[in-house]
Amino acid sequence: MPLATVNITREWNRSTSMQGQELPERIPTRLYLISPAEIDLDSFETAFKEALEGGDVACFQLRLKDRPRDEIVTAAKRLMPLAQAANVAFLLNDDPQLARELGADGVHIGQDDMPFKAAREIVGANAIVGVTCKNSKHLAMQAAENGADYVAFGAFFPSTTKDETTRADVDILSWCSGLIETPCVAIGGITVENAPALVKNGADFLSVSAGVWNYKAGPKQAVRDFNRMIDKVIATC
Ligand SMILES: Cc1ncc(COP(=O)(O)OP(=O)(O)O)c(N)n1
Ligand SMILES: Cc1ncsc1CCOP(=O)(O)O
Ligand SMILES: [Mg+2]
Repeated sequence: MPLATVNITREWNRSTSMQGQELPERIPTRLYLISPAEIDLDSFETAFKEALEGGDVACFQLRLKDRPRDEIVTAAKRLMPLAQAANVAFLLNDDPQLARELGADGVHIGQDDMPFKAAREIVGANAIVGVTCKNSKHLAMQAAENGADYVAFGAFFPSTTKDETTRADVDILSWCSGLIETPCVAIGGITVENAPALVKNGADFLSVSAGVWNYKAGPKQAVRDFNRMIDKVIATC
């Protein structure tokens, strides 16, 4: 099955100021949803459909942790068509080989997973490969030089989804967006309420799990409210 190609890129629109200097216009931050670590597939499918109806979503990552392979495969076969029909990139967490076998759009790998070059070899040049960089500029530079499609920083806030996290500061987002072309993803405890600082500091993507699936008004309203917040913040940048 061909890997659907959904670009995760940061292309700066250039507009020329009166003085003839180039002023980059900020491309709006986009949502990158992550599944809960464990799901009831029928009820999560409903929530996933609602989230997709709520507005713009760039990417979804299936992140079933320590679950049997057949459960991951069944979930992917149910959710991937929904994502790709909505032009949402479908990524698998941790497992490049399974991502390729499923025809996913890409894979996310952390520092304790398969090394980047081996993952890229498996999924190929057209797939999305994202890399966990925690709060490390070194890891981000290394991943960017290796050709990662995005670098992920976090956790920026306490997470109810992942226990062991390394806290990151928003400064790393402004450092990254000012220095390297590789898109940067912010992750960890992100909500509509605490996300403005991440958008202001240059996050290209907000990677969110509980902030959408546990949102008081439901996942559809969560996606709507995240996008309204992004539009409001970007308008002031
Ligand atoms: C977008 C994104 N960023 C970071 C992670 C964390 O990956 P990792 O460090 O490998 O930890 P696990 O998610 O595997 O527990 C991620 N999955 N996605
Ligand atoms: C996978 C991952 N990596 C750092 S925090 C996190 C969990 C993100 O979920 P939430 O948005 O619910 O904190
Ligand atoms: Mg991992």
